[in-house]
Amino acid sequence: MYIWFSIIGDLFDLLAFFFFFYRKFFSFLILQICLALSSPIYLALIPSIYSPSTYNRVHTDMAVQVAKDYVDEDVSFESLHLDPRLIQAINKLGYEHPTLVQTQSIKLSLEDKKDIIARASTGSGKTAAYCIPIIQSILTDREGSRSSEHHTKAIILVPTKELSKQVSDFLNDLCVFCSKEVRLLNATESLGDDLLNSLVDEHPEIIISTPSKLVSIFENHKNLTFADLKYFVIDEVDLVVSYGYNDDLEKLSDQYLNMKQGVQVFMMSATLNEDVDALKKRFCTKPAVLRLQDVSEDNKDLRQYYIKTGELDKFLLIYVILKLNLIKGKILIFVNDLDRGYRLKLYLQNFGIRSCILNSELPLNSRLHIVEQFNKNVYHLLIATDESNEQDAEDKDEKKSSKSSKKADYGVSRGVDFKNVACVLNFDLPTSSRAYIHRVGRTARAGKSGISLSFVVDAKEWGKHRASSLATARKDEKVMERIRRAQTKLGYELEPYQFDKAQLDNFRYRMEDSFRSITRAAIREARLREIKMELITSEKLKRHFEENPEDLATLRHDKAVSKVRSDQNLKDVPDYLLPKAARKNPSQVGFVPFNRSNGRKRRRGGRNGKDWKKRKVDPLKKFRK
Ligand SMILES: Nc1ncnc2c1ncn2[C@@H]1O[C@H](COP(=O)(O)OP(=O)(O)OP(=O)(O)O)[C@@H](O)[C@H]1O
Repeated sequence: MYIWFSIIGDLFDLLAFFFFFYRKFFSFLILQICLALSSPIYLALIPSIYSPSTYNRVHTDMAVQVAKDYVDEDVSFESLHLDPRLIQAINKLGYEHPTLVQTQSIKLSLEDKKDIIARASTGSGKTAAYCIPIIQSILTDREGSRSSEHHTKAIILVPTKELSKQVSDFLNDLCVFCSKEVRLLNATESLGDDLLNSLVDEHPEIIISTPSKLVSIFENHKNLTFADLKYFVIDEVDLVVSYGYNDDLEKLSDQYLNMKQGVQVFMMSATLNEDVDALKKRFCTKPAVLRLQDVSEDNKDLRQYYIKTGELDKFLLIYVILKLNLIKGKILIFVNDLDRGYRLKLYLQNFGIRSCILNSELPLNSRLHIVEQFNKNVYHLLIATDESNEQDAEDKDEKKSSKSSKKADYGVSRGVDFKNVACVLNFDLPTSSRAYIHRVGRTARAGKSGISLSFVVDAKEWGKHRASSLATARKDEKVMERIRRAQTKLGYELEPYQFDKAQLDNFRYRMEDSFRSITRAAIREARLREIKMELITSEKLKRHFEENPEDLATLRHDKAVSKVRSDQNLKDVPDYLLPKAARKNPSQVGFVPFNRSNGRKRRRGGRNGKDWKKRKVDPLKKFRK
């Protein structure tokens, strides 16, 4: 008995000894446990967004796969009897199964030869749904004929040059193993009339264009006929209508294209409106209408939140969200007009938060390059101006005619395949539920998860602070109601964003300080500077980049655009402003997506490495006129 007591006593002595000498280690361990337990206090600021489940859903799912709702797991691409070259290209893209809209559309097109009108969710793979059957049919025709001559078999119309480029890039990927058999022409590339005409004369199998460009090709090219045309596609069809392309489409159907000779038609969009009915009558014969938009209860990859707020408080919210790194991953912020975009960029710049601007004023090459770099994760924060001013059908009194809204309706982001966006943040609420669908559809694409967060201005608060006020925000509450109804129909629910407002007040004076420094003159200067910079980038360097594509990667669009009065102190968040739990470990707090927190830049290959040397070359300086 005595022996046992002495052994237990010795063990206690041993533990006490370890505890004494390693108390630093123990206190560190205890501190970590306490921090872990107390972290909800910090997360409580915005619990719903930062909840671990959301975080995991957004970030662990980076491989290409399609959501259960979209995917047709019972079907494989092989079972659709596609050409091996096409299957190989699809495998190379990493697609395992077709999505529902793809299965339906491929079968209806290839087997039933039906015209197809498809309304399917954003990011559900509508582009491949028409591209795959078109290529398949061209390859089948080629096999059946001994002639190696080329014939234009398909015309694809899209509303913007951006989308034209996106679709032709995608077609290029699909035709990588059959590029000799299927030639493509993106007619919206700036090629010059003569070159374009001669390329059209070579009868590429597929022509991608905007309606107006195609009309101008016909006008410059007398006697042009597409006698072998088999497919006619209008992608983002409701946008094509609202851009005022109706006259062009009328000319195409009445004067230039013989649609009655068995041309198969595809019309695709995530939203269809009554204007599309007229087009349906003009172009289609007994079309199959696919409506694949509803989402089942158990699989919602898009979670939608909103916050009711005042106009100035939007700036406070965004500052806290970004500075405290409350949303992980890439964020796409939408504002409603150009000046707002620059105001926000300059405002964030004051806090050391770098962002990139995407708007219709920038030259096309810059816009394409910005999207490309955002997709390659070069930028984490993109401020897109969505000038869409369309009204919902419910708002009939104020409904504008399609033509008059042509310019105002321009949105640089619609239909664009932004990759891996973790959050769409509606800094300004759109003016219609349709625009909302397209905006939030930039996240949770192709089976990935994502969240949307919308700032909704309280009607009582509107107009109280002139400098931060925005005309469209006056109707935010009304629009929100319509959005909610539309989303409920689709099976989604909009949840209020719960957080402790008192915590935000600590940051208020900093926000006001920074906001005051952004004058109208500063915004004007920033806007001019950016356009100037981007024009140089876009035009002068175009040829240079064609010859030296690797230089393109080193060109950034998120540089500071103006010297607003900027206080170095604003860039750091002092300890006392942080939630208590976060004070212990301030290095984890702060939105530092572009630079490392210690201020040192990441250098791949070391200081003397080749990579580093390459990166130092600024193509703007290297380039000579
Ligand atoms: N079968 C598939 N498997 C995996 N990923 C796919 C599949 N089909 C398409 N994708 C991917 O899904 C993404 C969205 O596709 P796409 O742009 O065609 O969607 P969409 O329905 O046209 O969207 P929007 O309405 O916003 O234009 C793309 O990145 C594409 O590569």
